[in-house]
Amino acid sequence: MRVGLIGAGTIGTYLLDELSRKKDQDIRITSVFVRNLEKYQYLEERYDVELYTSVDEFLDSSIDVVVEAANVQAAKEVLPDVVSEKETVLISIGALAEETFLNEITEIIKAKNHRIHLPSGAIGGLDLIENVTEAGVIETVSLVTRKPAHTLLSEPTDETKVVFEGNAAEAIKQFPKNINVSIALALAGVGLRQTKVTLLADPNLDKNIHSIQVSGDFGTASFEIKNNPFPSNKNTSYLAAVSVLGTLKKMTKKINIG
Ligand SMILES: NC(=O)C1=CN([C@@H]2O[C@H](COP(=O)(O)OP(=O)(O)OC[C@H]3O[C@@H](n4cnc5c(N)ncnc54)[C@H](OP(=O)(O)O)[C@@H]3O)[C@@H](O)[C@H]2O)C=CC1
Ligand SMILES: O=C([O-])CC(=O)C(=O)O
Repeated sequence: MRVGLIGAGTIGTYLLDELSRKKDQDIRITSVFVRNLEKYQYLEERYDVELYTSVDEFLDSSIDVVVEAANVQAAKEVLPDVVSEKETVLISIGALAEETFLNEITEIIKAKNHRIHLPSGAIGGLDLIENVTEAGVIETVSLVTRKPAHTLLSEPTDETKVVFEGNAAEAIKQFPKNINVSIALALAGVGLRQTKVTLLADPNLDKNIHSIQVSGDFGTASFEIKNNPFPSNKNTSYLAAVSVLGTLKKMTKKINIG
């Protein structure tokens, strides 16, 4: 499977490293879309990839799947073109947080018979949430995310601060780099307005902790994921990058779990 990558930052570099390690892998990144050719020129030699600054040329290159690993705004801009041409893996899931845009994208992929794959990112348990939603036996989903204070606040603090309390739709508007997980939860479960989100800035924390509570006629479920952040980008948990790789691997498998 030939992959085109959008964004060669923390997650993108992880994928380039992992997928170039074994030359016989059946998944290879061959094209990378960047906005600054000079900055990323070194990727061509290091990973044997071709760089593109035109979305059309990138999509015309010989790729089967596009992996988006840029940011919510960039994802929104390119998504209509990308999904109309290719199967897509989207990690800036916040790009799908507006209903009109989500409907537009859904119409395109239906018409083209394409799919969008949303990795579980920095959390887990989405399989359970999706199942109980489909069965109509879910009532509430809430997320409490704790992150190191300096990743959320511009000023230092001595105590834990609540920086956001509300629903997923509002959370991603205010924190597009920090709470994509809430949109994955919302899309799997009770929706953007019903998914409750609390975001805490904790000065004594060195992990990104996501605590999820689900309830309904099926019973209750609780998940807590204590993520190690990437040393190079404390906003992003290592697990988020691992989940994109996992999604790509699942796309090549004949037995699907979950
Ligand atoms: N769903 C989830 O659970 C999670 C989602 N995420 C999301 O994943 C995405 C990637 O995260 P991460 O790798 O840490 O981000 P980084 O900031 O480390 O990297 C982003 C990359 O995207 C590139 N980029 C930005 N804008 C554009 C554009 N318009 N066109 C092309 N490339 C662009 C940047 O290039 P440049 O050098 O030019 O700026 C950079 O290479 C983010 O949206 C993040 O919020 C992260 C963690 C968890
Ligand atoms: O990486 C994380 O822990 C979560 C994150 O940034 C996001 O959901 O946007």
